[in-house]
Order: sequence, then structure tokens, then C-alpha cells
Amino acid sequence: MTKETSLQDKKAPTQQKNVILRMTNVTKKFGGIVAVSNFNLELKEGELLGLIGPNGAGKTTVFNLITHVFPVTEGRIEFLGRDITKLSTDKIIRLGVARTFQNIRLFGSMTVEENILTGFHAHLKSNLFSSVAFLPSYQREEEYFRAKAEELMKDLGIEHLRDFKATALPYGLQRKLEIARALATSPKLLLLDEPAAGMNPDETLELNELILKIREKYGLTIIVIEHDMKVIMNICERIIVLDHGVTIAEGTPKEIQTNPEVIKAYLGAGDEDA
Ligand SMILES: Nc1ncnc2c1ncn2[C@@H]1O[C@H](COP(=O)(O)OP(=O)(O)OP(=O)(O)O)[C@@H](O)[C@H]1O
Repeated sequence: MTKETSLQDKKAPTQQKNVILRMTNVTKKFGGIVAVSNFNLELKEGELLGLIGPNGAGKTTVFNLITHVFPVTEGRIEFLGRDITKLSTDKIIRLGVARTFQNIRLFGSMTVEENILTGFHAHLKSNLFSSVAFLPSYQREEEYFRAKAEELMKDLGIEHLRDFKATALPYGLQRKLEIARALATSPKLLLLDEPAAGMNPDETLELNELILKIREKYGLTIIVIEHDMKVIMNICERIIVLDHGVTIAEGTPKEIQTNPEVIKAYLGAGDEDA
């Protein structure tokens, strides 16, 4: 069995699951630019969805709308049945949405372990007083989070790097650290923005396995934006293709690979990854 076949086998069975994220007629305009136009999505619990399209298609904007980095111009976004369209980013994170960024956003002067520990802040129960006074409740919480950080470092294979400064790591490892930090917020929905960017082919293959592993272990639903088709075609059950903000195709990897509209959009954009 080839490595790719075994990855296909690890995809989740397509039984009926609840809708975790629903986006209805979502549009985002930046002045005269329609970055996302009338976008609709019903994402099922446990699903691994790929969001692809040429540069400037609106993919990152979709993530920015889900996490309310920008308000929608029109439309509605529901997470776990709750309208989150107007909730603050902070509240959306607390509800269980986490993301990584196309341009890695780590705390460069902090160590690997410290970066992961920042992810737990969304769930801190101790207040400032108990932390300054180092009360037992704070110590217990601190110990618990350190143990969790340890587990996350092991899951991502970066435990030997715990005391390294984030910026001292090569790109591929920084991307893994970003995933570990995102997982520290205990998300139900994980948004990965170009996780394979800057990785070599071996690292990319390993990333595929890692994404499937964390989905299973942490019961995640995942949307992945990626230009590397070896990631998208190998691990995603469903793919949505955007072009100039418009959904031009939706389907399984096989359907998308042979879709004439998709081929035209990529060739038109001169993208060599398609
Ligand atoms: N904050 C912003 N202000 C103005 N225009 C924006 C802003 N963010 C995105 N855009 C525009 O919206 C469109 C979609 O951009 P977006 O970054 O979502 O595309 P993308 O598909 O993620 O592209 P890439 O693959 O290059 O990352 C582009 O025309 C972009 O210039």
C-alpha cells in the first residue's frame, strides 16, 4: 500500500453528522472590491474541507469573516447553532474556533513552550491576584496547562525544542508550533491557512498525517486553505473552489481535479500548482 493510499483510508466515514458551521449568503466588500460574494457553506462535524483558489480568490477573507477579524458586509455565520456573525474574535475563540495564519504569527522572543502556554489563556480561571500571590488554585492550573503543553509538543513532534525561541526554528517547525498553540485553545473547529507553505516534500507528507492524527485525537473539524495540491487532494473529503470571491466548484478531490471551470480558473491565473 502506498503512503497516499493509506492516508485516503484514514479519511472519516461519511455518516450523517451535525452541522458545526453554517455560512449563509456571506458577502464581504472592501470598498469596490468584492472579496467574497454570496458564500454558502454547511460544514459537518469531523469534516476536513479544503478551500482553494488562485491568489486573491477570497480564501483568507473567509477565515477572517468566521473569526470576525472583519465584519461581514452581508450574510450570517452560525457556529454550533449559534449566530456568531457579530460576536467578537475573543468570544468566537472561547466558543471553540482556532486558526493559524498564512504569515506565521508567533511570539518570536518566547520559547516554544511559552508560545503554547499563551494559547491556554482563553481558558484561564485564575485571576490576576491568585497568580501574583501564587495561590494553590493558580499553581494547580499552571501545572495542568504545563502538562497539556507537554502533550501538545509531543503530538506535534516538537517536545525536544521546548526551550528554543520560536524565531530560531525553521519555517516548517514554526508552522507546527502554530498548530500546537491553536490546539491549546481547545478548539472544535480548526482553520489552517497554508500550513504547508515553506515546507519541503517530506515535511508536507508528514503534515498530512499530522492533520489527520490531530483531527482524530482532538475530535476536530478542519478547514484548510492550501496551494499545495498534495495536501488538499490527499486529506480533504470535500473541496470548495473560489475565484474572484465566487464559489466556482464544490466536490470531492476527484471531481475538482477534472472540473473544467477549476482548470480554467487556475490556468487563467497562471498558477503552476494546479
Ligand atoms: N483588509 C483588506 N483591505 C482591502 N482589501 C482586502 C483586504 N483583505 C483582502 N483584500 C482583498 O480581497 C481579495 C481577497 O483576498 P484574500 O486575501 O482573501 O485572498 P486569498 O484567496 O486568501 O489569496 P492568497 O492565496 O493570495 O492568500 C483580494 O483582492 C485582496 O486584495
